[in-house]
Amino acid sequence: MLSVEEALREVLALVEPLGPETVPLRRALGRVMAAPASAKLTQPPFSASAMDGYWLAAEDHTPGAVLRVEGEAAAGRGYTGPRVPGQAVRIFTGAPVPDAGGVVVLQENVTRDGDTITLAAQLDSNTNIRPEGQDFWAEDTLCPERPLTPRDIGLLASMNTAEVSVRRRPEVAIIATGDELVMPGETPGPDQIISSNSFIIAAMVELLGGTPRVLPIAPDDRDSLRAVFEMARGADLVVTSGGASVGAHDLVGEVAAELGLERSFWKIAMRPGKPLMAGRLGDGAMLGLPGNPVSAMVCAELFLRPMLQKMQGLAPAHRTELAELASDVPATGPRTHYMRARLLPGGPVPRVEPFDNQDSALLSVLSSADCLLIRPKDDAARAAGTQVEIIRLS
Ligand SMILES: Nc1nc2c(c(=O)[nH]1)N[C@H]1C(S)=C(S)[C@@H](COP(=O)(O)OP(=O)(O)OC[C@H]3O[C@@H](n4cnc5c(N)ncnc54)[C@H](O)[C@@H]3O)O[C@H]1N2
Ligand code: MOO
Repeated sequence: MLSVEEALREVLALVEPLGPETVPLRRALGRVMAAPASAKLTQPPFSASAMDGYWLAAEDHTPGAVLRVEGEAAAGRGYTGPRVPGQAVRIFTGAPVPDAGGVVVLQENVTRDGDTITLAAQLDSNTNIRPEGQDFWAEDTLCPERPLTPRDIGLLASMNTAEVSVRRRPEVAIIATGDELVMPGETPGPDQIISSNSFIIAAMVELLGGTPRVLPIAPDDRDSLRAVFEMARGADLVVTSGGASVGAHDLVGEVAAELGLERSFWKIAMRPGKPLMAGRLGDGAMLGLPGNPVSAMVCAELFLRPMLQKMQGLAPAHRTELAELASDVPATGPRTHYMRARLLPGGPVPRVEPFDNQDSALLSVLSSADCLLIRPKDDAARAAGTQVEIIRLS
């Protein structure tokens, strides 16, 4: 069986960064830029006052100086009159200064009497002027290699960028399979349960910048499966769940093969997640997740997430962190075990405690978990205090 690392290499080889599209700035949050944006202007475009007060020439900036106030500069409306020695200009925050070589004295540091001001006996050396281009210059570029944050959006706006070139969102068709499944809100028959996998996967796709397309549940027969696979046409990635194992009703691999799946692998040395399969299907990729909800989610965390990142032009992030076992753990078997666990406040590294019940059907445990504790395959029992690796869950 393939190791998790080998399987990750295989799934990443199935996808490429998607092409660019142009979106209005208001739609760019969370998107990944496909080409740099170039500032259309310099910011600030002029040297501006950082305070409310009085602008004066540098040579007049002496304690106790008495100056005549001639005119006013406000934000959006600068002073255009002459600049003569011994003269001050009333100025407000954000206004262009009459001359960048001068000084703005805070209004708290002058005494005003009619049209004259007297500077305080003690003056600081701060000019209170924001120089032109202090933030950025025209033609400076921005292209962060991560999803755009609200802070990036602010910077792009200030660069006078109305539209942004971003990677297309990966379109992900999601197919849950199984005769036992009905949708939330429906009334299950006596042998049926509610489908949760499509909802976990769709939510993860959305959080990771993709567009989920949740298709109808496919019952366990070849014709129905084929029909639902047909509906997935055009998607960048088809994600199935269930029907991946060895049972008589596990038909996903067979039907996908009939439809042209070029399989990269089936079954990996991972717990949960053993029956994972992946390959190329038509113009896109396919990831066949196991049916157990925890298995589906853990496989999505380890494989779907980096695939979506690569499709958006991102380098898959290194996600493991060190932690210290808070309780003893038993030896592992021939598969790397991703145990559902919770983090406890610790010293220099967090402490991690696995849940007692690691059954891969337990959504309540999965929901309570805030990390996966990674146990290497064929590892000995480990005592509390041992250093281990974890992956935080979002
Ligand atoms: N003889 C063997 N049996 C099984 C093996 C094996 O190696 N030999 N592997 C086990 C492992 S490990 C897993 S994981 C499961 C995965 O099997 P499938 O991918 O074929 O999944 P199903 O049989 O369709 O379903 C398993 C389980 O999950 C429930 N399920 C399925 N879809 C959903 C959904 N959308 N929402 C909620 N729950 C879902 C389903 O009802 C089953 O209970 O196989 C083991 N068997
Ligand atoms: O691999 Mo299965 O996913 O152990 O439950």
